[in-house]
Amino acid sequence: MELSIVGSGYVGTTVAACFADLGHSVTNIDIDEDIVEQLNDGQAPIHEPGLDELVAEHGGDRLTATTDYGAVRETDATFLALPTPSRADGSIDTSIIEAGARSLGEALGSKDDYHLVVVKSTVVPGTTEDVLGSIIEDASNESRGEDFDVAMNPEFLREGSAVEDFLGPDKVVLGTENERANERLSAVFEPLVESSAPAVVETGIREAEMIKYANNAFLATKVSLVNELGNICKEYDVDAYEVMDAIGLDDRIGERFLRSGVGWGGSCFPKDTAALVAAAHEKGYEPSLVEAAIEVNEKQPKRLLELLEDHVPPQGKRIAVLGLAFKPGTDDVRNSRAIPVIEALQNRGATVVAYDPVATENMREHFPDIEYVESATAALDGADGALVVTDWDEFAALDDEFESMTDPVVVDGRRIVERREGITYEGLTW
Ligand SMILES: NC(=O)c1ccc[n+]([C@@H]2O[C@H](COP(=O)([O-])OP(=O)(O)OC[C@H]3O[C@@H](n4cnc5c(N)ncnc54)[C@H](O)[C@@H]3O)[C@@H](O)[C@H]2O)c1
Ligand SMILES: O=c1ccn([C@@H]2O[C@H](COP(=O)(O)OP(=O)(O)O[C@H]3O[C@H](CO)[C@@H](O)[C@H](O)[C@H]3O)[C@@H](O)[C@H]2O)c(=O)[nH]1
Repeated sequence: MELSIVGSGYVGTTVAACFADLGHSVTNIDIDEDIVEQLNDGQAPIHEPGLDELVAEHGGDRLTATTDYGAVRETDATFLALPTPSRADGSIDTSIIEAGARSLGEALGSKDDYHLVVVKSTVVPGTTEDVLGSIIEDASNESRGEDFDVAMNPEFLREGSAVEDFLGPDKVVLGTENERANERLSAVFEPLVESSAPAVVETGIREAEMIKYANNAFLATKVSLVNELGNICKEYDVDAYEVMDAIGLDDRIGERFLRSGVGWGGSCFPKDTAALVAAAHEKGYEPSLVEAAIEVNEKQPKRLLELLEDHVPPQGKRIAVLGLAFKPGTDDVRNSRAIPVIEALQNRGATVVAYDPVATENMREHFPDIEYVESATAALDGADGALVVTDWDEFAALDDEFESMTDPVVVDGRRIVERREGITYEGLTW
């Protein structure tokens, strides 16, 4: 099929490259000319394992990019993969996706054939039909349900494993309002369903919107519960990882997302839990449990700092921060736990020396004035303490490097460094 994807960030690029790999012809539309140029040259604009290969193979061929929304007229369906960030009060800011829907509507006004518009972005129930559907109707002068349909297809990929997750999902959720939309959306997913046999959930649009928030709120709350239990474990000198490995054997709990530590970050859990809380408040409901999950998450970086302070008061000290990305495998630093950790170190008068294998440039935008080094070895050299914030595999291999620290105090927020002779080691929850 001929597909257009609006937005070429973490989701849009991955989805476009994977759909091209599954045999569709895909056009990415983005307002950023550099991104468009990179894609047409066969280069991925973001760091994601396996993505470079797919974009190199299909870029400029089955996968093309443009800044021109007019390209949607040559396609059968358009996916909107635009940001839906938080407003200052945590509620969802739909201004970017509304602008995209307006441009899309204007372009669709001069398309004769039926078109399907699929919202891929995470949006609160009602947004796809009441907000975006109405904007497209107004801008195109066409009728929803006749000339075009809207649908909602939430995305569950994780950064750091986006390609693998997209091509091998547990489930595909197709939220549609009528049979025609369902047929076209199903046709888009047919090659993926054939190749990886995921569960296919056919549901309403509002349900599809809510499934995404419920999924993320469940996982974020699961990790916060594990962090709370981990904090209690630490107080009683109990190894939280042994406890979690055991409870994970209960099928009803499951073994994944039981890693306690410095908490969840990224572009999704923080903003989506905040948006769900705000959406609940708007209807007069008090979402106590999700609010508590957020509160626990905010405490974890503070606990990391407290453990450091027990051994090294950071004032005037050189402190290494190992890991800046919000998780391994990505260069994304949005809501990374490294941000509150570095802020807290600066507030306490420490000199921060930071290292990450791929996220340094992105973190430089938040903290232009701290020292960035090219290796964990260089960060540890002469440091009075080290805080481990991201569980990059390479940190597990660190050994003699700790000997070059002035004071080898290591506070591990991710259980990636091994406890060993010669260093003062503190695990956050073990
Ligand atoms: N990042 C994830 O892991 C993930 C996973 C599932 C769902 N989501 C959801 O997907 C959506 C997109 O997230 P993302 O992380 O890919 O965003 P992103 O910020 O990485 O990318 C967005 C892209 O949209 C482009 N853009 C902005 N305004 C535009 C416009 N008017 N027209 C065309 N292009 C425009 C930007 O230049 C950018 O390249 C969000 O709703 C997010 O919640 C994200
Ligand atoms: O046991 C765990 C698992 C995760 N995390 C942290 O949780 C955050 C989120 O991790 P992960 O979920 O792997 O990455 P994301 O790319 O943010 O993916 C989440 O958010 C996406 C955007 O909505 C969804 O598509 C995914 O399904 C959902 O997992 C990271 O800071 C992790 O370090 C933990 O602390 N402990």
